[in-house]
Amino acid sequence: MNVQRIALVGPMGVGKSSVGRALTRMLDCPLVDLDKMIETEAGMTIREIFAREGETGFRLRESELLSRVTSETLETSLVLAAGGGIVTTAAAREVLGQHWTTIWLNAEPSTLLSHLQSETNHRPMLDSDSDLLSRIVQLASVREAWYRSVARFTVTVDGRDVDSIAREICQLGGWMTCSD
Ligand SMILES: Nc1ncnc2c1ncn2[C@@H]1O[C@H](COP(=O)(O)OP(=O)(O)O)[C@@H](O)[C@H]1O
Ligand SMILES: O=C(O)C1=C[C@@H](OP(=O)(O)O)[C@@H](O)[C@H](O)C1
Ligand SMILES: [Mg+2]
Repeated sequence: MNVQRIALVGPMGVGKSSVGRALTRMLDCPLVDLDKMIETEAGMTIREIFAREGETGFRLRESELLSRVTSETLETSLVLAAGGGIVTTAAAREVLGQHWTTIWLNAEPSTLLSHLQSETNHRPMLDSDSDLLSRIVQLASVREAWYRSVARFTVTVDGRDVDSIAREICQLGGWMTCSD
C-alpha cells in the first residue's frame, strides 16, 4: 500500500482545518487537527495555554506533538491540519519537510480577513493593538518564507469553496483514496 501523508500549512483562517476535513472525506483516511489534539491533551483551550504558558509554552507543545504524531504514524496514511504558526519552530519545519507531503494553502490578506472577522476569539495570536488586516499582513511577512521552505505544493484558495480546494489537492498528488 502506498502511504500518503498530507500536511496542510498556511496562515490562520486560510482553511487548513476545513480543507483537512473535506480531504479526509474524499480520501477516506484519518485527520489529525493538531490544535484540537493539543487542547485535548492539555485539557485547556489554546487561549488558556497562551494565558498560562505564553506563546513559548504553546510552541513547545505544538512541535513536540508534531514530532510524536509523525514518529508514531510513519507507516499510516494521514491528513494533518497544522496551526498557522507551526513553521515558526525550526524542529517543526524539519519534520514537515522530511516526513510529510506538505501543502501551503495561501490567500490574499482580504480573503483571510473575511474568513477571520468573526473568528478571532479563540486565536490569541490575533490579539493586537493594530487592526486585524494589519496583523494578518504582519504575520504573513514574517512567515511566508517558512511556508515556502517546507511546502512541496502551493494552493491558492481565494474565491474558492472548500471542496474545490480539496479536489485540487487530491489531483496534485494523483490521490483518489489514501491507498492510491
Ligand atoms: N474556502 C473557504 N471559503 C469560505 N470560508 C472558508 C473557506 N475556508 C475556510 N473558511 C471559513 O474560515 C474560517 C476559518 O477556517 P479554518 O478551517 O478554521 O482555517 P484554519 O484552520 O486555516 O485557521 C471558518 O469559519 C471556515 O468556515
Ligand atoms: O498562527 C498561529 O500562530 C496560530 C494559529 C492557530 O491555528 P489556525 O491556523 O488553525 O487558526 C493556533 O495554532 C494558534 O491560535 C496559533
Ligand atoms: Mg485550524
